Amino acid sequence: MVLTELGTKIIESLKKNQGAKPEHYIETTTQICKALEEANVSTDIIKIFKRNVLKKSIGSKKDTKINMQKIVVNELIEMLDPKTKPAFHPIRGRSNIIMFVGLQGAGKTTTIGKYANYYRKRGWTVGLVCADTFRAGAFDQLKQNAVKVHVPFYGSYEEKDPVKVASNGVSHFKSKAFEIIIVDTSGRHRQEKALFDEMANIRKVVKPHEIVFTLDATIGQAAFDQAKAFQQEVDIGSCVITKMDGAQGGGGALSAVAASGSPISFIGDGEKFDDFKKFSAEGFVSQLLGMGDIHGLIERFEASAIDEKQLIKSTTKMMEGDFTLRDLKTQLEALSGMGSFSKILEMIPGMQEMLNIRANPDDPTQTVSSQMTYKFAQMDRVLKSMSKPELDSKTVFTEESRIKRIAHGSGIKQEDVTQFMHSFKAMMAMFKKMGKNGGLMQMMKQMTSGAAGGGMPGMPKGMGGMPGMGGMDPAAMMAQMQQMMGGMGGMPRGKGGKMPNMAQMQQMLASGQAKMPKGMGGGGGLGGMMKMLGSMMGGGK
Ligand SMILES: Nc1nc2c(ncn2[C@@H]2O[C@H](COP(=O)(O)OP(=O)(O)OP(=O)(O)O)[C@@H](O)[C@H]2O)c(=O)[nH]1
Repeated sequence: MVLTELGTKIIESLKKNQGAKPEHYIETTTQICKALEEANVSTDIIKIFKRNVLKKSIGSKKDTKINMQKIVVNELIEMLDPKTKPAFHPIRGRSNIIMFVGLQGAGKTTTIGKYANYYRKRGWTVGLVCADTFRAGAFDQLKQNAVKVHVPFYGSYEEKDPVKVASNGVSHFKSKAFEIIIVDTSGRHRQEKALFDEMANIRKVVKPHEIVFTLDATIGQAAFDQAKAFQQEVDIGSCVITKMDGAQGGGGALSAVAASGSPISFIGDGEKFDDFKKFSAEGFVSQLLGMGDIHGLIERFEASAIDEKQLIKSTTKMMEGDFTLRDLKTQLEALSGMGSFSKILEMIPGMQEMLNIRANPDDPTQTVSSQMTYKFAQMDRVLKSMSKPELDSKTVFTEESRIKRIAHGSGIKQEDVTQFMHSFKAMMAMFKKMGKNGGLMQMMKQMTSGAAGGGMPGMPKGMGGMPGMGGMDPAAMMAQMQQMMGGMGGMPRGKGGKMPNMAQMQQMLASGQAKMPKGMGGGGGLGGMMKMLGSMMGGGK
């Protein structure tokens, strides 16, 4: 079972059994354990989870108001937390040497590209050294990755001794005072003496500050033995678990590594260089259960090359109902600078359930998420094809000649560009109207103030409200929602192509109590805005 399915099953079990009798707790726990089993989590780990959940629910005599959700969330975190945090943190002003090890095909070279990208975006100088002389084409692959993430590389086509290449490469970047020097080592198909000897020899020479073990999530529970073996042989500092996107064994691998006690520094969840995030058990469980990962979102926001002043200005203008297409463009650029669009959306508290809603009843691959990603890319192209005066215009233009030119430049159908302009016009009018009543900010505040006391009671700080369980006033919210969506085509459709019901609508709007960072327009800001922007290019295509 893939992780998104696991998350959905746990949410369903929690929602279904909201009773307070022991049989309810037992039923919920049994259902969740079954889902964990299907997600390849080992029976020993599940046994511990079950024992703890039941002890804290039916076994608790002191607590009269049992909060099953809180117990389950805490136990999931406990299950996925290796209890040891990665000890290594790069230090500014010195050359931090990081050596990557792992079996062949685990995703090491790709992960090195992601790791380099992660630190480069945060202002570090990064250099890559290819000491994998074993696999033909390894140097070329590393070179390609280095070029894509804009960092220099070092390697040799002639030198076959990996120890020499590693040593020369590290000296090369050290002499230039690079802050992060990453050494790629070769993999083997299985754990074997030759592999460990080679790693030990490279290690002796380059003296790394950190050894990162790259591990493939698809191996599931076998991750336990692999992590232990590498820990013993090369004394790894932390693990990166790759291929967590859709991996059948993802749950098994993650829980197994946690059980092995190896610290997990990052997880890779896609083939793109931005599909990489710092691991925290809290953030992971939060996102698994559709509650977003606000810390991860803030981290991405801070690392992106966003012109914060410009973003604050455009957000303020939007909130006040006085904005142009350029402001919209600024908002979209801010989003795309944060990485893969669908991954960003998933991190926003309260968004996930809405994102998983089917956008087209006949096509299971078309979800609100895939549709929004597609529409945002279209919107981006339309905006990029506009002239400066068009972007700064205070009035919305719909002249055929302009629309034709923009359609041609963006490769988007003329009727879609027209629809975009009409939607933008409606949006402007609506924001203006709202501006008189305190603006979007005021509305967002009203909409989320109820949720602040609601959400999932007792959730760890930073974890947004459980969709559909918030304490908003549904009637007021529905009225606001209808007002907002009036005139804007493409309202996401629920199953069977129907309008979402009240519960779904609530899920769509619940933005949790988590505070957005500066520039994201706290109290719903960017998250709320994105929900609305998502409807601008029209619906189900
Ligand atoms: N879906 C997905 N694919 C990934 C991820 N990380 C790596 N891959 C893919 O996994 C495959 C193997 O990755 P490599 O980086 O070549 O593996 P490697 O461990 O360097 O291989 P060796 O150099 O032979 O040891 C490639 O097709 C990558 O695109 C991930 O997080 N998600």
